[in-house]
Amino acid sequence: MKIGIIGGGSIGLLFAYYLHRNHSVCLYVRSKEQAEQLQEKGLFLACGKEEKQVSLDVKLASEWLGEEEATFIAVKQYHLADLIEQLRAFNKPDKVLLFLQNGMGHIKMLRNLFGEIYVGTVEHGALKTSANRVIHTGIGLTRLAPFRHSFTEHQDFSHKIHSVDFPFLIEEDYEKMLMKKLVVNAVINPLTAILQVENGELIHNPHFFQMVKMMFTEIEKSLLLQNSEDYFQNVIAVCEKTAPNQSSMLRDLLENRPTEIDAILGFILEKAAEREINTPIIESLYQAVKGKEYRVGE
Ligand SMILES: NC(=O)C1=CN([C@@H]2O[C@H](COP(=O)(O)OP(=O)(O)OC[C@H]3O[C@@H](n4cnc5c(N)ncnc54)[C@H](OP(=O)(O)O)[C@@H]3O)[C@@H](O)[C@H]2O)C=CC1
Ligand SMILES: CC(C)(CO)C(=O)C(=O)O
Repeated sequence: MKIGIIGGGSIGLLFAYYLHRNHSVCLYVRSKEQAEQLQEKGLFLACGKEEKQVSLDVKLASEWLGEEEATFIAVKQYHLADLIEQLRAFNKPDKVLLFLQNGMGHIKMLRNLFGEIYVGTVEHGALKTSANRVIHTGIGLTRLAPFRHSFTEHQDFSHKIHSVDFPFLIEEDYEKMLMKKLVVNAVINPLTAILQVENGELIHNPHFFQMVKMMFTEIEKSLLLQNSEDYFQNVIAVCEKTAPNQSSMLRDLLENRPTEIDAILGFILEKAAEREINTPIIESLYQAVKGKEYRVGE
């Protein structure tokens, strides 16, 4: 199958490495320097003690014409606004676009696109260490759900790209799937970013755990969560499973990059405002993260 991947960051490089083994992959990156590095030296992926290298097709993102059967969009949520017109101009009704962003802020942008659209949640951990090197820091799976399509045909599509060591799972209800990940990211990411702690400390330190509970209570009300105990237990399970990890938001702030706070807490604050729900804790954490970003931008 011909697959395009837009974005040569941690997730784009990870997907390019694994999908390249069974498919014809073209990776579309933003900078000429990164394209040259990948073309000349190949892509390196480290997983455990092993490092492997592959050669693959690399082009500039400005050259993407929507020719592949499926294209993964592996940029951050705040990069999408710049890409969406290009996607709209070249995407064709019979081609698939798959969006892998955290949060739910991007959903409204997808309504203006043509073609078959999927959204996904990535449960792998990946860390780009240079233009052509990525570490697979946590082995997981990718969930995909149709945003606009019929379910039976999706089953076929996910089977085409699924492999045992890089699995894909199809979900029926994209809102439910994204909501589950959103709640995890909404609790863990801002708290770890502001407290500057690893994920596990949120549940092992009783004072931070109190903050987790207070934060969750406001999120639960804002999103009108059904079976909220399941969502809460899932947050705890992710803290346990990723205990030694720094969240992506903490890493973004430490590395002076913008965060995905608008896609995560910004989205929840919008819902809370629509429903006239008071959310002082979410609002404070949102402003605290924005304040840190502001200092970074100075
Ligand atoms: N990393 C992880 O472990 C996980 C990430 N995710 C989610 O996946 C998404 C991607 O994250 P991640 O890969 O870590 O982010 P990165 O910041 O590592 O990568 C984003 C990449 O997008 C590129 N980019 C931005 N705009 C464009 C454009 N117009 N055309 C082409 N490329 C562009 C950037 O290019 P440049 O380098 O030139 O700036 C950068 O390489 C996020 O929403 C994140 O939350 C979800 C789960 C785990
Ligand atoms: C699951 C979690 C919280 C793992 O760190 C994550 O997705 C992130 O950091 O963005």
